[in-house]
Amino acid sequence: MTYKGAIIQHPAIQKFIPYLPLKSQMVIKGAMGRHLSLTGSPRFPGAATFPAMSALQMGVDLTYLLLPPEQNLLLLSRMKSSDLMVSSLPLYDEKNKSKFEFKNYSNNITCIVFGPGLSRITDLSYKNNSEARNFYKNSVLAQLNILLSSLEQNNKIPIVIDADGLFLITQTKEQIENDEDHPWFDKVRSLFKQILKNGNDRIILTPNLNEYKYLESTIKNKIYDISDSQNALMCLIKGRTDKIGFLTDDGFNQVLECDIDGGLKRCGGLGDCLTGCISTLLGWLESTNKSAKITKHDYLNGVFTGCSIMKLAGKRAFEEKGISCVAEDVIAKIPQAREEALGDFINRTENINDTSTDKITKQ
Ligand SMILES: NC(=O)C1=CN([C@@H]2O[C@H](COP(=O)(O)OP(=O)(O)OC[C@H]3O[C@@H](n4cnc5c(N)ncnc54)[C@H](OP(=O)(O)O)[C@@H]3O)[C@@H](O)[C@H]2O)[C@@H](O)CC1
Ligand SMILES: Nc1ncnc2c1ncn2[C@@H]1O[C@H](COP(=O)(O)OP(=O)(O)OP(=O)(O)O)[C@@H](O)[C@H]1O
Repeated sequence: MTYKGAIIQHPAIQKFIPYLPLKSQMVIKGAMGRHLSLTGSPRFPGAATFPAMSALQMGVDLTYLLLPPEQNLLLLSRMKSSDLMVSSLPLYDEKNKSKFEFKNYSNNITCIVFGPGLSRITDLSYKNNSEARNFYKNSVLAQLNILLSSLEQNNKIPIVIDADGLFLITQTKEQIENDEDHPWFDKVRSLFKQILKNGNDRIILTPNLNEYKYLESTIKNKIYDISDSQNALMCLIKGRTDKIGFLTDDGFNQVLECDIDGGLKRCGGLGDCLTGCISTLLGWLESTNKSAKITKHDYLNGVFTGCSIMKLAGKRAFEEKGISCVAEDVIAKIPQAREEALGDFINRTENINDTSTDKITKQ
């Protein structure tokens, strides 16, 4: 079935639509999603806000950003839009772990993006500036502890990990020049081992081709326990076509491929925007279907839907702006692209809960 306004048809999108919220479910504030960004660094305030700005255009109600406590970053992010609720991460303190319990920040969060704009320990700006480097390391530990705590609550909140979040997964000790940073590296690795294990049913990794090169060699070294299909990680490899599937120690097993044409301009930030589209859709999948059995294949259909929306938004922005097209032009086209992919889905009359009840009564 396609809904009024939709111009593309694909089985993955058709299967995903019944899981989307209905107009009748939009009654309370937050019902269309509460989006959390664990993003940004003083160097990349843009990437800090792209996921949330995209989520707002997708249709989420509320966007929260929990950012490293740096005044310029917090101010620039707040100035981007009054709809962004920005607060600062607490400084990480090993002795006071309760500060990093997810419930302190949750406000019924429905989805999380981790990674865009965090920067990397290898950034030249950290080379001779131990204060900035320590600040970065501290923020990463705070963020990872909050992520792990979210998984321990077993609340099925989807988490999209992108950009510098992926770098943290794939970084090697050899890349880290300063010996004094090695204990930090060990802590990050240990936290990620737990996060990827506990969250393999709700985490999506979204590498670009370059990041995938590093991810593939990391997983082939069997550093993370993803040896079989049970604990395979869900992964989207972005490129001219987007490849969506499962990652195990043996490599990538493709399930879906999104080959819709996007815009021709490869401006920076489009991957960050895509995280906002995918996290919103997966948040809706979990939060509006609490009684349904959600599988990893449902997640992959949601990722495919997000990729389609992003490609269409890129195409529409490029038609209007040509080579002057920037990430914010693409974000502005998300509502039109969502309509072209999903049509007027919110006004349909049936969702997956109705369909499954139907199946049960018919048996
Ligand atoms: N407006 C904004 O605020 C924007 C901010 N942005 C932010 O910028 C940040 C960087 O994102 P990016 O997309 O530029 O990084 P990307 O090209 O993947 O890699 C860069 C180089 O790293 C090197 N490398 C070494 N080790 C590696 C490893 N383990 N894993 C991966 N790469 C590894 C590798 O070198 P090579 O392999 O070529 O030797 C590669 O050439 C990120 O925070 C993002 O959010 C962007 O979104 C744009 C808009
Ligand atoms: N060669 C390509 N041709 C067409 N579209 C592409 C190509 N490469 C990437 N894309 C699209 O651009 C979007 C962002 O993917 P990209 O690989 O640029 O991510 P990224 O490097 O993580 O982005 P960012 O600049 O935010 O870090 C995706 O929708 C992807 O499908």
